[in-house]
Amino acid sequence: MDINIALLPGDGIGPEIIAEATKVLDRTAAKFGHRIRYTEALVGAAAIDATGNPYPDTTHCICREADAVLFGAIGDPKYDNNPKAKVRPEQGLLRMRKALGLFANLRPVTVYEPLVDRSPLKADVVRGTDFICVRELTSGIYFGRQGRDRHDTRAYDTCTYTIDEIEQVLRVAFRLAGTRRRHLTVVDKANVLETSRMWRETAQRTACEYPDVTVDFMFVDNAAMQIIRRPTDFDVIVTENMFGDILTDEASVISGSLGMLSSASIGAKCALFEPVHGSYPQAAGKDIANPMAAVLSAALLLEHLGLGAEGRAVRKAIDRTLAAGVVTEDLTAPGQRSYRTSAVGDFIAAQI
Ligand SMILES: NC(=O)c1ccc[n+]([C@@H]2O[C@H](COP(=O)([O-])OP(=O)(O)OC[C@H]3O[C@@H](n4cnc5c(N)ncnc54)[C@H](O)[C@@H]3O)[C@@H](O)[C@H]2O)c1
Ligand SMILES: CC(C)[C@H](C(=O)O)[C@@H](O)C(=O)O
Ligand SMILES: [Mg+2]
Repeated sequence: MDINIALLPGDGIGPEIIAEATKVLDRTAAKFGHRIRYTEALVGAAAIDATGNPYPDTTHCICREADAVLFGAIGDPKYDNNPKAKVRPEQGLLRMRKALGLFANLRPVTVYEPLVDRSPLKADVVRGTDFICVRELTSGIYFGRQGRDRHDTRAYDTCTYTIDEIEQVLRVAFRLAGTRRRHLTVVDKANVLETSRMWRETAQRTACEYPDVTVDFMFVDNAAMQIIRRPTDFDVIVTENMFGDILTDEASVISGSLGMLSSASIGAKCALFEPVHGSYPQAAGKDIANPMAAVLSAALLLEHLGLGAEGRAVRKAIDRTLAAGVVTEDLTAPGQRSYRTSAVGDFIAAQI
């Protein structure tokens, strides 16, 4: 099969982890007889530096024409530390998600057996964790009206959801739950927020169409606690944009490192695969970042293209790499040797 991938490495550790993901993809393609063509494009701070625009039109065209997009990370301290900056790398990521219609972001949270003791949580609590958070990705407070009054003394961000926006992401979550343990948890703040009450109403109505899926509702503050107190109780979680962002960084603690969490951002026409983590600027250029989230995102990409055996081969290679203890410093036990980003990528590729 000929596979056309838009490659958006972005900023910070983005280029380093994407280099390892493509290393593994190339090896997988060679093994299974596929041909991958990458078209690289700019996004984030790298795109601002080159063009003044964090999501240039050329990048958008390359993404739209590709079979799938593989994205690294964006973000740079020179913008993080300047709240008055007019153009920001994060705008590139948000515009891209909106322009490509990527309304559902699937973030699997699992724990690999060799890493059960790498979490600060008890091994017995995290062992067996296997849930997916479906995060709404193109609406809510991230895309509402925002600004300041003319005296620059009051700032606002508004959270808006339409029933259609809620329904389309709920359907993704219900269908996904139907293929798993048939248990959906809707996370909201319906005791306070009107948008959340609309989420809850819409979920109750939509649930009638999926009678084999049991649904429960949980307030986000309680969910933040329950996810790390009893993670194995969850199967599929669905929630709005900002709650999903925060809960999944928290959930990465179960997996041992944020460097283990992959994701798929899905729309009607396009699909993009991205680690959950950011550009981790402190590690940029040091060859120390964990490339596994990016490699696992590449596995999700293969599976999305219907290449299940290829995706499984990548996952098996990750299993073997973890079992061999070939991990970056974020995952090492005291006294255990750590490996460089590129060495971990080499090892994973060699296991395919
Ligand atoms: N999707 C994205 O591109 C994305 C996501 C989150 C943050 N950001 C941006 O990234 C920049 C840095 O933000 P931040 O520090 O809050 O979040 P971050 O995810 O970059 O890093 C937070 C912490 O997580 C750990 N970490 C993250 N990725 C890792 C990896 N691959 N291997 C090992 N450890 C890893 C590190 O301890 C790091 O200090 C900001 O500019 C932010 O806006 C981008
Ligand atoms: C960088 C930021 C805009 C982004 C988000 O909040 O969606 C990031 O945290 C993520 O999780 O992909
Ligand atoms: Mg985030």
